[in-house]
Amino acid sequence: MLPQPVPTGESRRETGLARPQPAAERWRHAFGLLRDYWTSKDWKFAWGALIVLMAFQFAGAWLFVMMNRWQQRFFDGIENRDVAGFASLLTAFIGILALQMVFVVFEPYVRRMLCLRWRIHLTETYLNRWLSRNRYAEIERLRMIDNPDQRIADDIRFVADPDAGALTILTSLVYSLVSAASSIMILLETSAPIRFALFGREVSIPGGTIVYATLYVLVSSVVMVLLGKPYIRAMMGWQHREADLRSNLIHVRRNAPQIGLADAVPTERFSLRIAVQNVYLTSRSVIRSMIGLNAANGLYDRLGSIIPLFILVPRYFAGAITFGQVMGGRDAFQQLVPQLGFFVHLYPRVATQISYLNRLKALDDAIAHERPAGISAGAGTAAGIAVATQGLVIRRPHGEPLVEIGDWQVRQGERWVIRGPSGAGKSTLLRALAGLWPDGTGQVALADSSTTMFVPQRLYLPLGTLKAAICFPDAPEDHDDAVIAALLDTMYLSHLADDMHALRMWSEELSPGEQQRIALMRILLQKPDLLILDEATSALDPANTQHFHDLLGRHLAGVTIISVVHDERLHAYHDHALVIADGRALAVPLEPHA
Ligand SMILES: Nc1ncnc2c1ncn2[C@@H]1O[C@H](COP(=O)(O)OP(=O)(O)OP(=O)(O)O)[C@@H](O)[C@H]1O
Repeated sequence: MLPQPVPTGESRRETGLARPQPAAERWRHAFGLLRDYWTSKDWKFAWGALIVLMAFQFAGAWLFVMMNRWQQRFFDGIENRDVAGFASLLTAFIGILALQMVFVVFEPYVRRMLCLRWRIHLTETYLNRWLSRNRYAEIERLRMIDNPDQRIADDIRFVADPDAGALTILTSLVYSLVSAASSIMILLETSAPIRFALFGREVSIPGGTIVYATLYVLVSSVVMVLLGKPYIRAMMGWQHREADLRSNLIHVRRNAPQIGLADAVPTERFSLRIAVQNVYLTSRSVIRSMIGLNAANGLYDRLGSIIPLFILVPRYFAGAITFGQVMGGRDAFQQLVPQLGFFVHLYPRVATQISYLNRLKALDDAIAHERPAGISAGAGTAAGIAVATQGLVIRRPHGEPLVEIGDWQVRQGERWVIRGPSGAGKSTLLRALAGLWPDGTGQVALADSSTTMFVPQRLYLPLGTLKAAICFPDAPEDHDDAVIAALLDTMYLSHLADDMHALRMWSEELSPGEQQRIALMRILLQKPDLLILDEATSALDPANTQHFHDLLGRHLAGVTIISVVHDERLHAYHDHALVIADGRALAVPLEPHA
C-alpha cells in the first residue's frame, strides 16, 4: 500500500500556505550558491571569465561616455553648421562603433560560457549531494519536497541562465554602477545646483538633476518592492504546479501498460486536467500580480524620458547650456535612472530568480535535514553469525511502532524465511538490515567480511545493454559473453542471447518474471556470502520458481539466505522462519530442507 504524501513545511511554503523563511537565511543561501563556484576546481576559468566580463562592463560604460560626448559634439556641430568638423566626427563614430561591436559580440560569448560552466558545476554539486548518504531515497521516503529531479534539472538552469540568471543580474549591477558614475560625471557638467534656504542660510547642492534622478529612483524602488511581493509568491506557486504537471505526465508515460489494462485513462485524464487547471490558476495569479509591476515599470520609463527635459530646457533658454548639452544631459539622465534604478527595472527578473533560489533552498534544506538514525546499522558480528539484531524496534516515519524484532541472530549458512501478513513490516525489516530504514531503535549488524546482496521484488536494471544489466554491479567486460549466454540458456532465456549487447529500455521490455530470472543470473555471477531476497520469485510460475530455488541450492551451498516469501510451498527451501504478526516477531525452526 502506498502511503499518502505528507505535506512538508517546504511544500506548504511553495504553495503559499506557510510563511517564507527569514530573508537573511535565504540571502545567505543564494550567496553560497554564487560563491561556491569561484573556489571549485574550475576556479581558474571562473575567475578569468569573470575578470574579462567585468572588463567588458567597464569598457561598455566607457564606450557610453564616448558616445555621449560624440553626440554632444554632433548636435552642437549641427547647431553651428560646422561642415568642416563633420568628417572627423564620422571617423570618430566609426572608431567608437568598431569598439562597440567588439563589446556586442564578445561580451555575450564570455557571459554564456561562464553561465554554462557555472550551471554544470551547480548541477554536479547538487547531484553529488542528492545522491550521497542515501539522501535521494530519504527525500522520497519521507516525501520532504516535490520533484527534486526537476529542481536539479530546471531550477538550476534558470538560475544560471545567461540572459536572466543570477550571475547576469550581478554583472549587470556592476555595469549599472560604473555607468551610473559616468552618467553622473556628464550630468555634473550640465545640471544646475539645487538652491534653498535652511535656517536662514542659502544651501546649494551641485548636480540638481542627479538629486532628482536619485529621488525618482528611490520612490520607484519602494513602490516596486511593495508591488513585487505578491508576484514572488505567485511565481513560486506557479513553478510548483508546473513541476506537478510534468511529473504527472511522466507518471502516465511510465505506467502506460498498467493504465491501459486498468482502463484508467479517465482517472488519469481527470488528474491531468486538475494539474493543467492548477497551472492555469497559478499562471493567472502570476499574470494578475504583474499588472501592478508592469504599470509601475511603464510609468517609470515614460516619466524618465520627459523629466530631464523639464529640468534642462530652462537652462538652455537662459543660455547657460548648449542644445547639444541638453540632448547629452537628457541621454545621461535617461541612462542614469535605469542604472540607479537597476533594481526597479530588473525587479520582475530578480523576483523570478528569488523564487527559483527558494526552490533550490528547499532542496538544500531537505538534503541537509538528516534526522539522527534511531537504528544503528553497522558491520561486525560474533564469529559464525551472519546477521544480528539487538533490541531492534522498527517504527514508521512518524514514530508509531511497526514491528518489534528484538534480539535475532542468523548463523552463517542458515536459510531463513520471513513470513507474515501483508503490511506487517517484512520489507521494512530488510531495509533496516540494509541500513536504509533509520526509524526505530536498536542495532543491526552484518558479518564484517561477508559480501551481501539484496534482491528486491522489482529488480533494478541500469540503463544500458542487457549484458550490463545481468552483470551489475560488475562491469560487462568483467564477464565473458559465453558465460552470459550459458546463463541465459540455464534460465530459459536463450532467445535474448543475440541481443545481449543491444541498448534498449530493458526495464520496460522484460516481463517481471524475466527480470526475476535476470536477478538469479546476477546472484549466480556474484555468489554473495549473504543473500537477502524480497519476494524475488513472486512473478515466476511454479516450475521456474522451483528451478530458481534448485539452482540456489546447487550453486550457493553454504550461503546464508534470508527471504521474504508468501508462498508456503517455498518454506521447504528454508530451515528457520521469522514469523511477524501483531507487531512482534517470533523465530521458529523448520523441518530441514531437501
Ligand atoms: N516510506 C514510507 N512511509 C510511510 N510508511 C511506509 C513507508 N514504507 C512502508 N511504509 C509502511 O510500513 C508498513 C510495512 O510495509 P512493508 O512494505 O514492510 O510491509 P510488508 O510486510 O513487506 O508487506 P507486503 O507483504 O504487502 O509486501 C506498511 O503499512 C507501509 O505502508
